[in-house]
Amino acid sequence: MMEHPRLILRNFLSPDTCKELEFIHKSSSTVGYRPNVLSTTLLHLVATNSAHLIIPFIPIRERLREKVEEHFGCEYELFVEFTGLISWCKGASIGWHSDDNRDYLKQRDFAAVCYLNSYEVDFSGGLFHFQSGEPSTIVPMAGDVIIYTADDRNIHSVSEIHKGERATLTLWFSRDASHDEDAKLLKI
Ligand SMILES: O=C(O)CCC(=O)C(=O)O
Ligand SMILES: [Fe+2]
Repeated sequence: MMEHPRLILRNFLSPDTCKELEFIHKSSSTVGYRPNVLSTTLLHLVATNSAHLIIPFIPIRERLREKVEEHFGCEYELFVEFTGLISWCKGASIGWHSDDNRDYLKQRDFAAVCYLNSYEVDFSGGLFHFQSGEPSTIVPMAGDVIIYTADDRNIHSVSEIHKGERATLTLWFSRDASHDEDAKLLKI
């Protein structure tokens, strides 16, 4: 556990919540940061006059923050750095990486990836793998969440999507108050 600090929570989101978030994504997504990837960020929703659509995210962000702080023993220390719905279409994949592997991502301390739909039901391919430690493979299932440190103790990859669209709610948390997403949302 200390070597590869991570936490898997089953059924963290209800089926209705997953559907609601997928619906928001379908209505508001924009071309994402990688080929075959679409995203809907909270910043984008607020900046495009859809601020009412951020309401369902608020309690989920707080529940996740509490889980991360409790599990990793950093109560009241974390800020949400990024919140977004992300979907991957046929052809998308990502090789081995840690989530803080760029200079502009160094503030990221923890990642939480909530699966909104399910492997072999809504898409094929798209398995999540940790390079070392257990569990080594995560089969995405709607409602489940994986939480892990953003550093090189949790190098991971996602195999190519072959069919359908794979949807997640992805958050990163930071100890650095200057990267607080809430402050950015209030400035728009
Ligand atoms: O969607 C996933 O399962 C993980 C995606 C990922 O590794 C990332 O966005 O950095
Ligand atoms: Fe990642």
